[in-house]
Amino acid sequence: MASSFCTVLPSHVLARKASFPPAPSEIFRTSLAPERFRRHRRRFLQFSCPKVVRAVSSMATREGAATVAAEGSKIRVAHVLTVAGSDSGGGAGIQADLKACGARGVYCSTVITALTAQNTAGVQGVNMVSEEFVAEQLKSVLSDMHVDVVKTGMLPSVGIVKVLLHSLNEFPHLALVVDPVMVSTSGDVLAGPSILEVFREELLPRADIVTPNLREASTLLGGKQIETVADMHEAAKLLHDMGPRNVLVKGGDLPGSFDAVDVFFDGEEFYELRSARVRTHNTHGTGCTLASCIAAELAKGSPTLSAVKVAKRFVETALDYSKEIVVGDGPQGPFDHFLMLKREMQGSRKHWIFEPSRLFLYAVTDSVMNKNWDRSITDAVKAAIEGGATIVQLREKEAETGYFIEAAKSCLEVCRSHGVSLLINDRVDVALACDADGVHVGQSDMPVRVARALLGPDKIIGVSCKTPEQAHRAWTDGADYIGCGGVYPTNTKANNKTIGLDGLKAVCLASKLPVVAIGGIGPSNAGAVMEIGAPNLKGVAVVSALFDRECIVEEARKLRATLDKGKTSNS
Ligand SMILES: Nc1ncnc2c1ncn2[C@@H]1O[C@H](COP(=O)(O)OP(=O)(O)O)[C@@H](O)[C@H]1O
Ligand SMILES: Cc1ncc(COP(=O)(O)O)c(N)n1
Ligand SMILES: [Mg+2]
Repeated sequence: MASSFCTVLPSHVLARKASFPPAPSEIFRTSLAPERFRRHRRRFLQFSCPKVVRAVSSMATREGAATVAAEGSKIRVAHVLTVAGSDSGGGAGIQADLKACGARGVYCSTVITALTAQNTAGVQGVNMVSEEFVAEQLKSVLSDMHVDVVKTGMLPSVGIVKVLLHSLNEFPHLALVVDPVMVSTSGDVLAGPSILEVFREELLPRADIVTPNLREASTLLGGKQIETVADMHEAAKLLHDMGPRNVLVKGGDLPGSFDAVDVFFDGEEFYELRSARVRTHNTHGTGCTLASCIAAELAKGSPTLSAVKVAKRFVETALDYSKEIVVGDGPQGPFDHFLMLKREMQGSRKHWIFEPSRLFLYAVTDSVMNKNWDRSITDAVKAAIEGGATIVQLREKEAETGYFIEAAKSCLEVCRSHGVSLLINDRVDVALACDADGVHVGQSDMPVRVARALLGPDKIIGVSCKTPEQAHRAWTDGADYIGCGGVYPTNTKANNKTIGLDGLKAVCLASKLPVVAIGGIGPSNAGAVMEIGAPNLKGVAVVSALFDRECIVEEARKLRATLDKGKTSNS
């Protein structure tokens, strides 16, 4: 059966591919712009299991993974092939490339050109792989797998470069990122001067981008001095004259520079890409990682300058997260490509699967009430939890953003220490900024689908619904629970239609999601609400009955007692 894969590729790759039309049964590559492609991907994915759709589409949107199959449930991922040396210390070379591609959501295959015995002190030994075996690895990968971009690192001999060039000639559609690795940060030689000629004459002209550091740029240019940003511009121009489509001269080692500045030249314009210089010794492998990230972004379909910008930001962030880690005793340590992801997971692991029983006593704060009673948000939240609240939502309609983020962070500390989830009303940006457990959105706020794409699969998303139709939509859009009301009249929401217990029951019956009732609920009527007899009604949400009272702890305890009583009499 013919498979019709769909891949977004950079236009220059498409141009090459055009001269080699694929057989009908082969991969079909499309030049859809990423935005349009995303829409198509959604349509493909609609036919699969909703949970998979949710995980894949939100991961893809976050990481920009831009490949998907049109047929059945097959998904083809963006793919980088790295042709580089192994670093036994795991900081640079093949190991860095695998981690960088993994962190950017892209598949990575490997052709190993040399084994190095290496650690944080330097390179103790190099064992070159034979040309024949490099050729065999290239053949295995390229004859079978759908590679989008080739990225090169350590190419230790002229023979190995020639073998690679031969393969690239056979697959002219492949994009090529050349990191001209010659000397390690520790000062050890990884490829001698003999390779310079074939680099200049044959490899660089074939490259879509070449990414030398200062020393490598200088060596390629016959020993040109590069000591200032102006020198970097000049070097980028001279290297571009050798034939690559784009040049990035990296300034990680620029003397006396406060910023980490790289110079990008596309043959027409120069761009100075600056980031803060992270104060750390853990910079081993930055060059390999940068080039692999560029390759990964190109494989997803990014234009080259965007790919470089994303890659640089990735390196800067990874360095920042890893600045304190200690892996070895030598002067130059590696960094951790996944630390930022691990931290994210740590924050949300508690809620990996949303537990509906958390909706039992749901406290929703109100900025006006807190002001009237002269309380801070944090104090109000502390009191609600002390009284028995099982989940908290910050509904701060008037708060200024900076203040709101700080307040949310402080509430989050309180909530985490008590194992209580904290959601933010409406403000997905604030939820992201403080790493809250999720958001609650209204029908006219950010759509659940968009919020899910931004927040990822692990965060909790609740949505207010008044009707069975809205409840159904909440389920298909990927929400975790429904807030249903107003059940009784309330002053907290102007012009809010009251749906009564019947309306609540109708929504509960239609909903595949757990429901929390809201609107005018307090100790006097919470029992009646929970008695409507809907198994997916998991609790009540309260605003005034807690926060517009003198003693929040006492009111929360009363409510909790009513709810607990109802629970025991029902069980
Ligand atoms: N201390 C640092 N803080 C932030 N970025 C850095 C730091 N050191 C290097 N970089 C960045 O890492 C990337 C790799 O640069 P560089 O270290 O010069 O390459 P190489 O590892 O090939 O020597 C560049 O984008 C550079 O700006
Ligand atoms: C196998 C291998 N490839 C590349 C590098 C360069 O990395 P760095 O410049 O960060 O030392 C390295 N040290 N080892
Ligand atoms: Mg370096």
